[in-house]
Amino acid sequence: MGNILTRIMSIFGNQEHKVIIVGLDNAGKTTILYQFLMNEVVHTAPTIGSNVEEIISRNTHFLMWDIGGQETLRATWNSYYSNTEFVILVIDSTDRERLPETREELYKMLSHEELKEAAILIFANKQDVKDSMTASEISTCLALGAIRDRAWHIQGCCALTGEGLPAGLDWLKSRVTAN
Ligand SMILES: Nc1nc2c(ncn2[C@@H]2O[C@H](COP(=O)(O)OP(=O)(O)OP(=O)(O)O)[C@@H](O)[C@H]2O)c(=O)[nH]1
Ligand SMILES: [Mg+2]
Repeated sequence: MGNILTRIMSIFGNQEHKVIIVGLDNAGKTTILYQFLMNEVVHTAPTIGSNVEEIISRNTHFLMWDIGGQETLRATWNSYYSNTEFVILVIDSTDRERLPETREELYKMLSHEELKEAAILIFANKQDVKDSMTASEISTCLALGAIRDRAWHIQGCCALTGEGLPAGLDWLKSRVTAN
């Protein structure tokens, strides 16, 4: 019954696609979520737990979970993994020092059984800051070229102006259509 309902809903284009937004603390995850929702910069505090919002772009519905990225909270990320279609990994492109830490978290996630079907969008955020790392530098450091078992895409962005976010959303939508 659930299956039939899902198929009918997909015909009408309003099937909901689950997305989780992860990344280290201060990367800009919550800022991105509310830019998607309201096209505005909201004042944020470090997220404890999560925020969830429905983002509708034309006919495509995404349920986006923004999860707190502080070290002590990362152990809870896996409780959000089930039925996830897309992972958005947000990176603070000014934080060179902690890129290896992000890389560790990335590969830990990719090896998780519940995420084996999930496609991954990487946002190289804070491109407005002078001397921030480019998307291509980040791609090299994270060894993204070695990921061959799933679709992935890296997109530079600035959550304060919203630049780059629509392009990221378009990529998610292209994957929905591809599936
Ligand atoms: N310059 C600049 N600052 C940004 C950008 N995006 C977010 N910030 C700032 O970065 C800080 C952290 O943003 P949040 O969205 O709260 O970060 P978070 O990833 O949700 O952090 P946690 O909830 O602790 O995991 C805030 O002061 C934001 O205003 C950006 O593109 N450029
Ligand atoms: Mg947050």
